[in-house]
Amino acid sequence: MIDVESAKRAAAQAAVANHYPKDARWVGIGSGTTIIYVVEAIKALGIDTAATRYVPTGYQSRQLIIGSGLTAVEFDAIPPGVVLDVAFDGADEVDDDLNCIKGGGACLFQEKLVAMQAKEFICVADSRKLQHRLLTNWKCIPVEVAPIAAYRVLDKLKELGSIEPVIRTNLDEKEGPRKTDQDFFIIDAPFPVMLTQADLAAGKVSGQNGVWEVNELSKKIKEIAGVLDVGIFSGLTGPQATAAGGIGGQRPIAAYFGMPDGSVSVRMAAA
Ligand SMILES: O=C[C@H](O)[C@H](O)[C@H](O)COP(=O)(O)O
Repeated sequence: MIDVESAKRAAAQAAVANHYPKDARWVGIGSGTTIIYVVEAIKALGIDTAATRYVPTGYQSRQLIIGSGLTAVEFDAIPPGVVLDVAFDGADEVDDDLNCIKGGGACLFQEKLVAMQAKEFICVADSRKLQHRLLTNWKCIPVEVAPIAAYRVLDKLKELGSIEPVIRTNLDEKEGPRKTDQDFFIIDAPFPVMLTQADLAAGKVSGQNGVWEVNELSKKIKEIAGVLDVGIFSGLTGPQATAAGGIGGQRPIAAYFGMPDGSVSVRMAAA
């Protein structure tokens, strides 16, 4: 048995070994505790990164890049037409279809921008995040909202079937709502366990009794005025988006999970 941090490190090493192009020029670096091991693994490759630009997904991510001696370039400084070679990020939960929940650390909007600007989005996590359906172990969907609209969004989420959504507060509640990198609030919206494509194929219907299929619920939440973005990463993968004439997708092409026995479990998206 290995501890969770060692499991994250093993997953990060495998993900970087399999997906980091040695000649990468633009690389997305996500947020959280697992991404630290991804940057560590990139450094351990020992390759020349002088010409490589690393695009952060927020303050913590930027500090991680800079602190590792790599060059950070903010998302809005990416020259027009540039597509990231690859983007790595953590996740709070990943389902059988490689849909993810993200935002447990209050980052999701910039993470989605970066993932969707990349040819390939790779997820790195530990075994707790590996589930058949979203909201199995991780109970809430994080939603980033404009502060002025927060109470209205709470009501609308309840109408969709969320059970007691709450505005996330700082650890010391006296400090009030947790602010994102955009100075927005995060609402944590609990929903019942979500449906997969296999569930739909088996005849289950999205939306009944507040039980939703991932893409459908993501769309419904995004439609609420005041929502900047939702912590469901679903839909197309990068290659699928490129084939459709776009740039990148929200859904990873692969997710790596460090397991308690020291092995790494890999889930790959269907082509
Ligand atoms: O808001 C945070 C991000 O979405 C993280 O990538 C996610 O919460 C996973 O973080 P960790 O690697 O710390 O589990």
